[in-house]
Amino acid sequence: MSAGGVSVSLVDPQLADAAAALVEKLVGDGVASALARQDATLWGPDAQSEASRRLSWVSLHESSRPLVDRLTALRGDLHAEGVDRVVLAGMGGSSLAPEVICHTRSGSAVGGEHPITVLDTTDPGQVSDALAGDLSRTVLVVSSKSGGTVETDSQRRTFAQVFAANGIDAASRMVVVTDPGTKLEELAGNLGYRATIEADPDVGGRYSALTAFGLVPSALAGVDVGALLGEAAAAAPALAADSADNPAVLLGAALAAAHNAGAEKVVLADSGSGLIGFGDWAEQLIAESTGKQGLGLLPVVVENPDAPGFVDHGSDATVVTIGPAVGNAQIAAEGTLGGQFLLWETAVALAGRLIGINPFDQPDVESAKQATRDLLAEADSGSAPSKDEAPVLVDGSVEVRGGPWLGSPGTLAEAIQTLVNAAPDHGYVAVQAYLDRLDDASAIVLRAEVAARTGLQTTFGWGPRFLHSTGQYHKGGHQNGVFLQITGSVADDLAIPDQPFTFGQLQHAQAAGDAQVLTDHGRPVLRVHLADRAAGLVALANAVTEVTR
Ligand SMILES: O=P(O)(O)OC[C@H]1O[C@](O)(CO)[C@@H](O)[C@@H]1O
Repeated sequence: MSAGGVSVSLVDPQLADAAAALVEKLVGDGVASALARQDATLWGPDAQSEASRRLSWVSLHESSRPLVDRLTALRGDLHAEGVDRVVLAGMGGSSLAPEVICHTRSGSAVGGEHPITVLDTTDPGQVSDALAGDLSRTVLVVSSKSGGTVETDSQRRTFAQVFAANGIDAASRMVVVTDPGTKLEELAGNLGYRATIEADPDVGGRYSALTAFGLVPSALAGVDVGALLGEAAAAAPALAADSADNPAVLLGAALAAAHNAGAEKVVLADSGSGLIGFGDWAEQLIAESTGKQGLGLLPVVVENPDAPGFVDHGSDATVVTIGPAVGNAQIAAEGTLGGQFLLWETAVALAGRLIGINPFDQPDVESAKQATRDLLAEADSGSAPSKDEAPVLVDGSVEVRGGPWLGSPGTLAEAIQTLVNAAPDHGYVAVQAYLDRLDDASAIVLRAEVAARTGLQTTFGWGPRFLHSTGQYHKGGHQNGVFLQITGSVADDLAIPDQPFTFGQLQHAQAAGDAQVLTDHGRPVLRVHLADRAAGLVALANAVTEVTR
C-alpha cells in the first residue's frame, strides 16, 4: 500500500512477525507523532540535549520552501553569465544527497539533464580532472555544515587559485552553504563570495537532504527542488501517523527487530526504483546514525538483487530492495525520492530508539580526523616523518602491510586470505579504496568477488568519502569487521594553496590515520599500496579470485 507516495512491505513473514511487537510498541507509545512534533525526549535523557538541536528535518518540506525562488533566481543569474557547470565540494551529508538528486532527476549517473561534479575526494588525479573542466562555465558550491572540513576547504582553496590563474574572478564563482556563524561564512563574507546560503543549524549532516545542503547544488544544476519538497510533503502525514500502516514505523521496527535478533547488516539493492545511487545516501544515514556503543546497523550497498551478499545472505543480514520486492527480498521500500528521504530518516530515528542508541551523534568520527591531523603535523615538523613501515611483502607492483596477525604471506592472495581468515563468523569485510573513483572505478569489482568467495558480507567505500559515512560504524558499531585498505601511487601531486601538505599527502595521511585508529580498536587492517594503479588493480582482482572460506 502506498501512503503519500511511499510504501514499505515486510515480505518475509518471519521478519514481519518479529517486527510486530515493536510496531505495536511504537504505535502504542505514539512515537511517530511525537517525532513529528520534534519531541527530543524520545531517545532517553542522555540524548536529549543533542536531539533538541537535531530534529528540524521532520518539517523541512515546509521550512525549506522559501529557498526555491531564491535558488531559481541565483541559477538564472549564473546562466545569464554563461555559468552552467556545477562542481560541488562537500563531504558526507554535504554532498551525498545532491548527487542522488541530480542523478535521479537526470535518469543517469553521468551527465544527463542535471549534471553535477561531486568532489568528495582528496585524490590528486580526481581533483585535477575537475579543475581541467571548462572553468569559464564553472560555479563551485562549497558545502560544509561545520565550515571546517579539511577536504572541502582544500578544494575551495585550490579552485580559488585556479580560477584566478585563468583570469576568472574567483569570488564571483563561489557559492557557500554552511551553518550560521561558521568560519566559512565569515570568510565568504570577507572575500565577497557570490552567495552564502545558511543551512538550518538544527539538522545534522546526514538528515540534511532537504536543507540548503541538498537543495542548493541541485537547484543550480537545474533540478526542480520545489517538486522534491512536494514529494516529501505528500509523504509526511503518513510518516507521522501512529499507525501500524505507517511505512516508517514498519521499516524502523523491522530493522530494529532484525538487529536485535543478530541480523545487524542491512543489504541494500536497487530493484528498479528509478532512484540512482540512493543506497549511497542511505548508507551514511544508517551507519553514522546507528553504529555506536558496539551496536548498530551496517549498511551493505550491493550492485543489484542478484549480487553476492543479497541472493546468498546469511542470518546476520536483512536484505532490502529500494524499489519493488524481487528475488529473496525481505523488505521492500518504494516511493518518490523526496518521500524516501523522509521515510528513511524517520525509520532510522525510530530504529535508533528501539536499538537504544542516540541517532544524532557520531562519537567515533573525530578519531580518524585527529589521527590524520597528527600525521600531517608530524610530517610538517620534520621531527618524525610520517613514513609507512616497510612492507611485509612486495608482490609485483603491490606493497602489502599489516599487523602481527598477518605473519609472513608469500603472495598478495595469501595476505588477503589471512585477512579473511581473521574475520569471525558473521563478521564482515570492508574494502576501502583511497583512489580516484572515476579513473580507478574498476576497484569496485572487488566487493562482489570477495563476498562471493567468502560468504562474508562485504562493503566497498571510496576513501576519504566513506570516512564521513560508514567510518563511524567501523569504529563504533559491532566490532566484527576486517579491513582491506587500498592506496595508490600519485603520478602528479597537487599542491593545496597555503597549506603545508599536498592532496597526495593528505590522502595518504587519511588512509594511514584511519588504519591506525582501526588497529587501535583491535581490527585487522591489510594495507595494500598499488605502486602502479592499473597493474595493481588487475593484480588485486586476480588475487581475490584465489580467496576462499
Ligand atoms: O558538512 P561538514 O561539516 O563539512 O561535514 C561533512 C560530514 O562530516 C561528518 O561530520 C563526519 O565526518 C558528517 O557527519 C558530515 O556529513
